[in-house]
Amino acid sequence: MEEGKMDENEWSYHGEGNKSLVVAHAQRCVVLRFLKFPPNKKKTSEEILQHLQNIVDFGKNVMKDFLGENYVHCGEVVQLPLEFVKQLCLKIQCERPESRCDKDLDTLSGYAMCLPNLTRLQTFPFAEHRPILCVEIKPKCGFIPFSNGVTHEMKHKVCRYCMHQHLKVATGKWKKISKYCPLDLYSGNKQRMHFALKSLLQEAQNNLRIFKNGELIYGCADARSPVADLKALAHHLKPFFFPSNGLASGPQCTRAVIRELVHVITRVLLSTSDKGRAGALRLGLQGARVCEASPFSRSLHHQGKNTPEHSGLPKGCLLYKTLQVQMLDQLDIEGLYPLYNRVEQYLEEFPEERKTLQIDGPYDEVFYQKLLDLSTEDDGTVAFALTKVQQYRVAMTAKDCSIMIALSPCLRGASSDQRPVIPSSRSRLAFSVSVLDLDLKPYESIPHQYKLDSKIVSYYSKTVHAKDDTVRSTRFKEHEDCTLVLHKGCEENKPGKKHQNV
Ligand SMILES: O=P(O)(O)O[C@@H]1[C@@H](OP(=O)(O)O)[C@H](OP(=O)(O)O)[C@H](O)[C@H](OP(=O)(O)O)[C@H]1OP(=O)(O)O
Ligand SMILES: Nc1ncnc2c1ncn2[C@@H]1O[C@H](COP(=O)(O)OP(=O)(O)OP(=O)(O)O)[C@@H](O)[C@H]1O
Repeated sequence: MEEGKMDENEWSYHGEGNKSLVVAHAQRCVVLRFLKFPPNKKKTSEEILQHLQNIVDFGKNVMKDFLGENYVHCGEVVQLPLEFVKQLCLKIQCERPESRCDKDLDTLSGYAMCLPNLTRLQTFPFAEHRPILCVEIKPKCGFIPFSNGVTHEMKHKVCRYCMHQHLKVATGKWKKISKYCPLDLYSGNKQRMHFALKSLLQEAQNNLRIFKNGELIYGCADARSPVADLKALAHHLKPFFFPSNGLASGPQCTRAVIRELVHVITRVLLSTSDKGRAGALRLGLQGARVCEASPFSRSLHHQGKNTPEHSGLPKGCLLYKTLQVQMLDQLDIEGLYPLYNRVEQYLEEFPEERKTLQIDGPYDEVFYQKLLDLSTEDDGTVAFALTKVQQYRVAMTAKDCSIMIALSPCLRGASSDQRPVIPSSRSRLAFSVSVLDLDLKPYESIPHQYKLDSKIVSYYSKTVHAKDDTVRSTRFKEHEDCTLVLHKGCEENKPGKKHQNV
């Protein structure tokens, strides 16, 4: 990137989360990712540079080993002209969703990350001219805690995502409870995975977004105005998937095209494009494999059928590797919190040790090697507590990352241009799979995690489980078959305007 010749008109707003904002280049296949902060919490340029360098190092030294070389794109830190950043910030401000404007883009340091644009196929640095479809999924935590440290029995039966849904709806973050359950997606069972993906399509929240040629066409840019018109989506999908029932329009065509998308995404998620290697971790799946709140298993249970076997994920696929990293959280926040307090106490006594303990980096080879110690025998030392705290932070990062799947039709007769290919009804599709948002969760967020966990479980236990009959009728009618129900448009998805305290 020629940083001296930066023109804000060549960049456009692409998206943002809670901590960073992304702009995409119009021609080149790159994005700039800027950090965001609350207005009263400005950081120095040095702090921002260090923060960004830590993100890159963590990707290179930890996540590439855990998730696989091909899936992780670390990017690089770039220094930009301050005038360019200022003008860019002014230019994009009107496109930012109101719900994200509680934080400001960092315009003072001039530092940002430059990454490949993952909504395009990996043809970095130049954009493709073929149509490109990209599906972004934030799958969240795919296992039920197995630790003895868990005090709430409910946590052994219902997954955090499904419990959290009720708190999110009660506080007005989302309007409707989703039928998506991460355990279905991570099951490796095609039927369960199809149900999970269809549920995401019905209620995308911040867990699903679809881009065509780099533009958002489905899902939430803003929680208050989700774009969720399946008919319009099916129209966009036709160049990629020709309905196998031969119908070119109408609700059956829409259903067929959406089904095709779900099947292709499932196949891509189960593919082992990273040379089939299992990654550095070997954690056996423990705990319940089915979440009792998942409408899929509830429906089968009601029909007197068993939940289909947990087929298991192929070891080289990204979902498997992500789940392995998530399971570095072996103790659950309840088992971890006393260990965090042990580290805290030590730091109160010896604050100068913070650096040696690598709490804020560097995230280097030494940091990585310590993560591989999976022993759970507590010898009462600070070293043991620290290892578990660092593993927990890494696990939380994997529980909040997103997977990007880019698909593009192969040209007729052309050989597959070294990329993996998946057959579809219309043509073969070249695809790439990547992970994004691999910023290590801060040490300071642990007390918040502890409080939030307790809030989620209490709310679920008090208001939902106690009134289980009401749950069934609001979340999922038992007689309802587990098939995709197309809804009218985006209106019914609009969440409440303000989050309320519960
Ligand atoms: O705690 P959760 O599960 O609600 O996850 C938060 C996410 O909410 P979600 O549940 O996906 O709607 C939340 O997503 P939104 O900002 O709500 O889109 C963030 O990703 C947050 O991470 P961070 O604090 O910005 O590093 C996430 O916080 P972490 O817990 O991962 O730190
Ligand atoms: N390399 C990339 N290529 C294309 N799009 C990207 C890339 N990185 C991020 N994005 C888009 O920008 C959005 C916000 O990025 P990201 O998830 O990193 O933000 P965040 O603030 O760190 O998230 P969170 O809310 O989870 O803390 C993503 O959801 C994705 O749509």
